[in-house]
Amino acid sequence: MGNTIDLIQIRRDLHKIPELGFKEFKTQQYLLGKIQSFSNERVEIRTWKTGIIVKVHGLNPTKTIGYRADIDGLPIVEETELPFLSEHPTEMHACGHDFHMTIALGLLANIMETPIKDNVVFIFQPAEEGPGGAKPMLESKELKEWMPDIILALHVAPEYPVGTIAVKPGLLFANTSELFIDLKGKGGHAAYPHLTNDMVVAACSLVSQLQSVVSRNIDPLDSAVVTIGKITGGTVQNVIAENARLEGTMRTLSSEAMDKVKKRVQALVNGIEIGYDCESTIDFGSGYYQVYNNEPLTREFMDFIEYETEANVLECKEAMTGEDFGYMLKDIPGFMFWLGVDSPYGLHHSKLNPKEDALQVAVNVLTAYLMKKGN
Ligand SMILES: CC(=O)N[C@@H](CCC[C@H](N)C(=O)O)C(=O)O
Repeated sequence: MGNTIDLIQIRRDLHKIPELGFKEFKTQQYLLGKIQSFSNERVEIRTWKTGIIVKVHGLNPTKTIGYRADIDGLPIVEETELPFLSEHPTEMHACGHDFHMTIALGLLANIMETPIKDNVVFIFQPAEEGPGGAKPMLESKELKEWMPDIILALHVAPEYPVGTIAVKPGLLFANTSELFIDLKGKGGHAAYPHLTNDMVVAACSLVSQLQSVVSRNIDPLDSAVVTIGKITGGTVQNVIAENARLEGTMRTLSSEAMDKVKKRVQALVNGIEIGYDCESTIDFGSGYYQVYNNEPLTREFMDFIEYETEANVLECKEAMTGEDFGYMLKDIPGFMFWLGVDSPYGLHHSKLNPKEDALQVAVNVLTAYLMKKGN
């Protein structure tokens, strides 16, 4: 399949300009520039907030196939030594969304070059890492008018070699909920702890207590994760902290387990209020619906990869990652799969360095799949 675009150059350009959710202004301009440069009369382009929706009209359509790529970066300081390092000192494409966008552009270029029978709608979606762009985008007039009949997406997987696609029918990714806890006590001089309520001590105790939720409250045969990824508190070394804040995420494989986790977290925070004579607030932030792959479509895709492409397919286990693509799969039959990119550093790591050979593998596989499914 002859691509009309330079995938590696595009990936490197995008890698340099990571932006956080709903702030993907440069990214949107870059993507629009590329899409317009190879656009033709069969193509309609719309923007929605910092996202883009592109409809490629088919030759004789009986359905619309959707392809979604997320476009935001993470608040991580990049520590690779790549010559195309992030130009934004506190943001990085550490979840592979630079790959996701590049692959979508490559696929779009091929579908424009070689028309297929069905319509294809490309969704460049903002804010996957938070607060979530998929749900509001699905509810938008811009996407509702072009709603796909089936939809697919991929996510890079550092743990698999290039050329491997991993997927499973049914549940692939967890239900998620963010977690933000603020504690307010009484600050004061470091030498007079008896006159204060120290929120650093309260926060440390709460982090330890939260570890019991998964180990003591969730059925060992079910799965859950409670991670506190950030703690802030206090102002200086010799002042007892009046405030502390914990930021984290909760993951479960069932919605019942998520209800239980939230109840137990709330109970432990209530206990901290009593035990440390402080005030607290909990904010569960944004939550993502599980990624549940349509079983017949996923099986058909797995057979396609195995028998009709040079890529390898393997059936993986579900993961505790979250993805707001789950909302799209709740409304539209389809699937998400992992694309092997072979990096010693994992997702959300400051040294993540996916192998660029995987770009062409993905574009080839997806183009061939759309040629088959959409003709
Ligand atoms: C694929 C991936 O890594 N997705 C993110 C989604 C995060 C959702 C939300 N901000 C949360 O932390 O709950 C993930 O961390 O799994």
